[in-house]
Amino acid sequence: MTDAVLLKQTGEGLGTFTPIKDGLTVSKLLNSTRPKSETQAVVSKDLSKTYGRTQALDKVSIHVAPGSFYGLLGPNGAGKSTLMKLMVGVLAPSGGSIEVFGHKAGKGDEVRTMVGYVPQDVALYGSLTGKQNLEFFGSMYGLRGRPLQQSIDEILEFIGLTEKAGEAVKSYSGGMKRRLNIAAALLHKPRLLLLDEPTVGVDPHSRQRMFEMLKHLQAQGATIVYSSHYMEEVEELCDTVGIIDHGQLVDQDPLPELLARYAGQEVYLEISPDGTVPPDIPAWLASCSTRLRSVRPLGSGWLAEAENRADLMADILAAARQKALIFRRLELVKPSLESVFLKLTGTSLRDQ
Ligand SMILES: Nc1ncnc2c1ncn2[C@@H]1O[C@H](COP(=O)(O)OP(=O)(O)OP(=O)(O)O)[C@@H](O)[C@H]1O
Repeated sequence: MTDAVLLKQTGEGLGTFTPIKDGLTVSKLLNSTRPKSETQAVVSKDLSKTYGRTQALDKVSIHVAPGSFYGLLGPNGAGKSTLMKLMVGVLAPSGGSIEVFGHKAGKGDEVRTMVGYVPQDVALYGSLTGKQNLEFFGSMYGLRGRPLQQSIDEILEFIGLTEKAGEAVKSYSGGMKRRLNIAAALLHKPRLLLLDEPTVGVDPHSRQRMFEMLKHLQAQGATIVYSSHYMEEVEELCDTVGIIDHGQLVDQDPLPELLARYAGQEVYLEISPDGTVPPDIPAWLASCSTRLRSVRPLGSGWLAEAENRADLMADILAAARQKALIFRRLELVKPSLESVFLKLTGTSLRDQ
């Protein structure tokens, strides 16, 4: 059991959990819990952290807007967990500063109560039931008696584990344990929820259910910071993305802006041997379009990039017609976070 923080309930954060139509329950925000000013949910300035000689974070300046779903994307060892632990205050910075809703991170019960932290490793007692685990974590957040029982009942329904609440956690599937792990961080209804790679070892069904839960929480006003090295998850869930690599924040912005700034305008093509096949495809592509910026092999075809992918496609089609070229595939490539990551870090996240 690591990273546990003793907290007191102050009434800050999300309000009561109420049923919604699909059978889940969701926390309904009280108006008073919305930040009145545009205070950022998290702001760090030149935040650094070293472990002995290891520089885990190097002058990271992050800003997470209230109500946003912020994806922290980076390969193993990039510094994501360290950054989250600094946000919740279980680690102290080696340099720089970090604030949560305008308060120094981890300082005082009030600010700690605003935060729910779901660590990367499931932190539950296997021999206790789901409900007993929640009672334990609730008491750590200073919840007692009826308010605690009410919160547990609501949250068990919200995560779809009411039926299993009386069974020992060691009998739960990996996905159920993950959901219960999240529930433990939600009992005190935090404004800011930090999730460190919560889908590792989770089956697709549980993963989808977890995503629905998180989307509902955001819709109700929670700010969520979600670390992952799965691009697809970040693309599906997050409206804002920070890319972290070797302890540095390479860039951060709303996802559409990152895509517009960095994602390539690309066309993917595979040429069929049934027609003419140019001996040197990159040279042929360069000859058929002055707009071409780069070509690289991908799978059994080629990825060609230009300033505008539709214009490049038109040039390729016009040149192919003259050459009796047959394509097995010719596609406009949807701008993706993967190409943003590749451009910013020079490597593919999948290769790491
Ligand atoms: N307690 C520690 N003691 C020493 N080094 C550590 C400690 N925790 C993390 N590190 C090192 O700090 C760097 C960043 O680690 P961190 O766990 O923050 O990365 P991460 O992006 O969360 O990685 P992962 O996706 O594998 O969890 C790594 O080089 C790691 O080995």
